[in-house]
Amino acid sequence: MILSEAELIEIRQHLHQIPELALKEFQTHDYLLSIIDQLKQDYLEIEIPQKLPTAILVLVKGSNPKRTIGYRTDIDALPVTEKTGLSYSSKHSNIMHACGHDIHMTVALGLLSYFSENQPKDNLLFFFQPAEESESGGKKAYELGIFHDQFKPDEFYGLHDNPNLPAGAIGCRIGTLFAGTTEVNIDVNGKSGHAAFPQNANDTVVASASLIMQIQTIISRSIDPIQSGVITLGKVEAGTIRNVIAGHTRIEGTIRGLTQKMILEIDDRLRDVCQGIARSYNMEVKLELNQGGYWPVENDPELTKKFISYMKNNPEVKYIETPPAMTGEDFGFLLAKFPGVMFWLGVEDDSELHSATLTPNEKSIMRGVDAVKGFLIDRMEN
Ligand SMILES: CC(=O)N[C@@H](CCC[C@H](N)C(=O)O)C(=O)O
Repeated sequence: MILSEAELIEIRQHLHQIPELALKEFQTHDYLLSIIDQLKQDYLEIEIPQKLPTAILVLVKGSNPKRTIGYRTDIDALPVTEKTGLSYSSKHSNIMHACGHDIHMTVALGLLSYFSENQPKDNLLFFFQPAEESESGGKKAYELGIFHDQFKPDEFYGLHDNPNLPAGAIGCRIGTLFAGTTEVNIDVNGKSGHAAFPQNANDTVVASASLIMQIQTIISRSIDPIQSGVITLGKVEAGTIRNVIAGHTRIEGTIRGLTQKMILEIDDRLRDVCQGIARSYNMEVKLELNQGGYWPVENDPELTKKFISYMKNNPEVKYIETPPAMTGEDFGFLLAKFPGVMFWLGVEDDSELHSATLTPNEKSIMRGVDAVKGFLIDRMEN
């Protein structure tokens, strides 16, 4: 069965309703398997890695394989409360496919359904990957050894949706496509006390306010303005009630840089700033930095040239050269282990990625399937 555009849209809307957080994608996993099970099985071999139970690997055996081409889709969602008002909105409270992974999965299923009926020349390995938004699912998969024997790609491809590009357009570039990131966790430990007696307490809200403002100077004052970097602190938690001084503040954020050197430079400066605050406010500032697998996404030059040339020469595809973006992706880790290409698929929307109103244009799904399918067939001829 080759999934039609209408069937793919129905699948996407179902996936949209059942978003799940990193490593907890069990319902998504079961639904994906239920679709995969309906496909013609003659060329398929399915593996569920025990050590990463929400992942799925599907090998499509080639007729005359020279190589195994990997295609990866991420399957997790974000802790965002959906505000699209769509009839098929998320049924899971405070979780949403706000990064478009429902679109990614659906394109992968569209491709898989095509190749399950039309045996590819080369082997094709579809990797439904948990935990892209956090927990470094790509790195975990690699380190747990799930790419083994025939389930090991020689080259790897994957897409990310992009609301700023027209529906179905393909965006890419040679070199760095996405930034590397470091997850930042800061625990500021002072002393709680009565709001009326600050002299007997050590207020972590005041120290954290100062810390947050000082962190803002790292990008503006400490790094070369010609280079790029970002620090966003997306979560701050402190206190329990207005009249108790907060003895603990938790700050969570993310650092982004287009090179590993830049990320490490920002990491170092952040350590210094935390130490300075600890000393000046006489409290403990515990800093934890974790890059996990969110390495810069470096596209392989030769494969990317082939990819771009195919897309540019295909009259059905609108190809757009895109600049590097500060989004992170643990596909960066996999591209450091296997040569390959990450690219954007335009989904044309006014809302940004990670926003509660993200509404990707569903026309992008079939256009994405057709563009990638064409490229994969072309790649197998060379
Ligand atoms: C495409 C996208 O939005 N990816 C996420 C990846 C998260 C990286 C990591 N967990 C971090 O927050 O540092 C992004 O936020 O860019």
